[in-house]
Amino acid sequence: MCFPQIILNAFKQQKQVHLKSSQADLVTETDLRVETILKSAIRDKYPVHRFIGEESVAAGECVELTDSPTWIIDPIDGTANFVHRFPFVAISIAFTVNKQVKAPMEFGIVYSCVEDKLFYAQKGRGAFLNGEPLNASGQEGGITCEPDSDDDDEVRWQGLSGLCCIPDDMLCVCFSVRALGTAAVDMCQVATGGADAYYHIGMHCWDIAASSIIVQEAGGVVMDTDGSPFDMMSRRVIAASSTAVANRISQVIQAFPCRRDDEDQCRCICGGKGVNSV
Ligand SMILES: O=P([O-])([O-])O[C@@H]1[C@H](O)[C@H](O)[C@@H](O)[C@H](O)[C@H]1O
Ligand SMILES: [Mg+2]
Ligand SMILES: [Mg+2]
Repeated sequence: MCFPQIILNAFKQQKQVHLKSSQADLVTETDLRVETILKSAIRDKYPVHRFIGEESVAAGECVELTDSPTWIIDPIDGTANFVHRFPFVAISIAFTVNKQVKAPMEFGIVYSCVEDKLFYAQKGRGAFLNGEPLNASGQEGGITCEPDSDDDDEVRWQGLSGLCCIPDDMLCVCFSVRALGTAAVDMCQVATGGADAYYHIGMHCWDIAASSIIVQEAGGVVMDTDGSPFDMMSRRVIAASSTAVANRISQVIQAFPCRRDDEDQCRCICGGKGVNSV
């Protein structure tokens, strides 16, 4: 059975849910299974390639980007959606070489499983959704963003308040806010022109690496929330339909500190904080 079908079949069924760093940071047997299948299929073809996979990192692997070709994998982006059967769950895969942390990397793929939408982009070759070219809107108005599932309550609260109480200053660039519960798919909305911007502090490189290429190749812009160049390890991102929109958002965002993904990240949280059936 192919791995999107594994996700779709499991979507409707009861799941054993393990907590990782917090009540909002979840993993299921399907996350683990999909990551294992993906890694072993890639390893069969490319034995020397390296991986940064969300669930392998949770099990203790380091987030270490070297010059070697590296696959950055989120086997299910939107695990909380998956657990609650909210129909936005995606597989996110990015490929980078030579320690490239800035977009565009080599290529990125985001497959939104329930919607059956395949977003993909390759460096210098444009971005596509189910074969049709993608174009960012070039406008300002609709924003997607996410409250965070970080282990730090302060970070989570900052993200939530950012979502619920858009600061007055932000109203000049925003008339509506959406959150789909998957950073990868939220960000791809900027590539489709369905949203004009996305911002997030506290997510991880596997959540946004693939969609950062897709946004750029669709003519959009990615940058750090402080206005500096995008760095997928910084855990801060603005994706926008134009540089002007990205700059305006970076000026009003309340930034807060986040430990980088590649800093001291060999952390085993296997065993987690508990298990539930949902
Ligand atoms: O854990 P996961 O479901 O792969 O990914 C999460 C989703 O992208 C969510 O939208 C975002 O708010 C979190 O920061 C991510 O951790
Ligand atoms: Mg994710
Ligand atoms: Mg995930």
